[in-house]
Amino acid sequence: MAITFKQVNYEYDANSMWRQAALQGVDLQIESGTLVGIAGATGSGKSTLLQMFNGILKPSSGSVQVLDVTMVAGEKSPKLKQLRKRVGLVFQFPEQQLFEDTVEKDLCFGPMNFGISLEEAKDRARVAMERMGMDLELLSRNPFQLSGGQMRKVAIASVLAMDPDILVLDEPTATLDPVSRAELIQLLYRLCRDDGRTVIIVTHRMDELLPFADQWLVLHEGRTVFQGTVKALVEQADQMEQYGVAIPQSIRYWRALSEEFGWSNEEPCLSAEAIAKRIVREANLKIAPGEEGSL
Ligand SMILES: Nc1ncnc2c1ncn2[C@@H]1O[C@H](COP(=O)(O)OP(=O)(O)OP(=O)(O)O)[C@@H](O)[C@H]1O
Repeated sequence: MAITFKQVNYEYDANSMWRQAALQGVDLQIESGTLVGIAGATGSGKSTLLQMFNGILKPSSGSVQVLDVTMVAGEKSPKLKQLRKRVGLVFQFPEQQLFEDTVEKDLCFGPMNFGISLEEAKDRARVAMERMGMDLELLSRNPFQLSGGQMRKVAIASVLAMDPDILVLDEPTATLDPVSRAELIQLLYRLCRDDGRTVIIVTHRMDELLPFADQWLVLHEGRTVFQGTVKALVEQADQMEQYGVAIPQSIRYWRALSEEFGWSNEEPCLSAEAIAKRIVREANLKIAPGEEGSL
């Protein structure tokens, strides 16, 4: 298991009159090499949860195990430097993460901080840029003169340059245009499927991640109110609205169709293309061999 939470509570300002419970009795398990979506209304505890994945925040009670590190409330904190190398966090606003005057320096900063030579750090910077589908010419540019989408990708590349086992992203597609959003989700999917990394994405746009996520977590008022596969999420979709999470359009389409055609036991098709193909199959249209892909 990449991550296991047992009965985790977290309170901000725990010792003051402004104490604020942000996570309450959270139990969760995330398997290595999976892509996980985290949803929940604003203030439900998503960002707090993310910050526990690499020990920025430690549990007020309960235990958090991430890779081979276990943090138990009330016990001496384990060494977190290695964990921070293996768990890369990408914040919602990339400008919070970039600070050097060239992209290359920003990408080299993390690896060199962990003792890697300048030469190897530059190699890693190039590989990470290529992995994000970015032009290597951007390496010499000032990151603050890039577009929002480019900055977002550079922020992700700066974390990738550390070669993390777990990549955690807080609303990575916020503020991007629809084409860039779809492209970024594909890139993140490949980082999971091709590289075997665990990729955890907080999103308010469940639709765009539904066809790719292996598992979903839904938070409500600091508690995990759902953890399971997309199929289970589809079955329990009606409950999501009471947690302030709108039922994604693709789930609505799929549920309407499966009700109509009695597909309730099937694995849901949740991209527009997959739904269209399933309808065509149902309608028993004759498709010439080799032409399925053009649908
Ligand atoms: N630094 C802080 N100090 C005190 N309370 C905080 C702090 N950060 C968050 N909180 C509180 O903790 C709770 C959970 O906040 P959190 O930011 O984790 O939610 P979220 O689901 O990420 O919200 P959003 O979708 O708006 O980013 C909220 O009640 C919030 O007001």
